Amino acid sequence: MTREFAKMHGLGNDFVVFDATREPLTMTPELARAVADRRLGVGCDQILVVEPPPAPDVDFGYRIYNADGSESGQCGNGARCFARFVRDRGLSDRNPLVVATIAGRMTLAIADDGQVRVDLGVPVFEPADIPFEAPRREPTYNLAMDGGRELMVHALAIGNPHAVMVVDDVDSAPVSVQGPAVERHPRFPARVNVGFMAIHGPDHVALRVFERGVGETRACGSGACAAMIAGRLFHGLDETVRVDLPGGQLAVSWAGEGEPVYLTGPATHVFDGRLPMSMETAGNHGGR
Ligand SMILES: N[C@H](CCC[C@H](N)C(=O)O)C(=O)O
Repeated sequence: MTREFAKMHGLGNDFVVFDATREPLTMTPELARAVADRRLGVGCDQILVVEPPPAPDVDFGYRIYNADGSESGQCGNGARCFARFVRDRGLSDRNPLVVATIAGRMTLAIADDGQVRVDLGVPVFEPADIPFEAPRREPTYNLAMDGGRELMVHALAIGNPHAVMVVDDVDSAPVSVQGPAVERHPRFPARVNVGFMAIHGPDHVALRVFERGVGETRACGSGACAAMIAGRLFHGLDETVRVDLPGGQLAVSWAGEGEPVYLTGPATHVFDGRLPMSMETAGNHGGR
């Protein structure tokens, strides 16, 4: 049995998108890993599944699986591609769309110029909600790392957990070393996405993100939101900020605590294809 999919990306953060609105799709960690494998499968950072609405007040369910097979409650770049996929496939002509992930609701609006504006909801900062192990909420947290080093991070969640570090220069930031070390730090019991932000001005930052369950990606929408939020709270950023990522630029707007965060950027369709759903039995013997 085969299954049709669309290959899409948001600034190079790439996705395999399945329509499960008419035919259910059981996405297992094994199948997700097989599909995401860049040698044995299609290859992607995340798999996105469009599901029927789980409640009467939403238009669709939105499921997100990382390349390592783990499920996430948020994917900002993916949400833009989700909206484009739904529109292109004629699954709905509603605009904006309201979708439900496992972590909450999001609103997706396609603008006339093709850009998509996503409401990712209200960020949370209490350690228990991130989740992060700390006795109380602090502006920054000192993470004790192997070898006795300490790293200072901001921590928050917007449907998924983020640790944000401020660096002088993203190009020289030790993403490949500190990214995995923080992603799996024991104080983040569900692991964490790790952002490295350089502040160029009150309305302009550069960012690289080592994503939970994937590694460094060319862009991370929720990571851009998390970095801007930390920057606005603790480093004087404006209400709307341009975020330069390796794959391109996103715009993030956030009015302050208790308010939703908005992400605006492109969504690109690359090609359609068909997959044998028996892939998970094909096994995933390749590395990533
Ligand atoms: N690429 C996504 C982030 C995926 C988050 C995932 N890595 C996790 O939370 O486990 C984005 O554009 O927001």
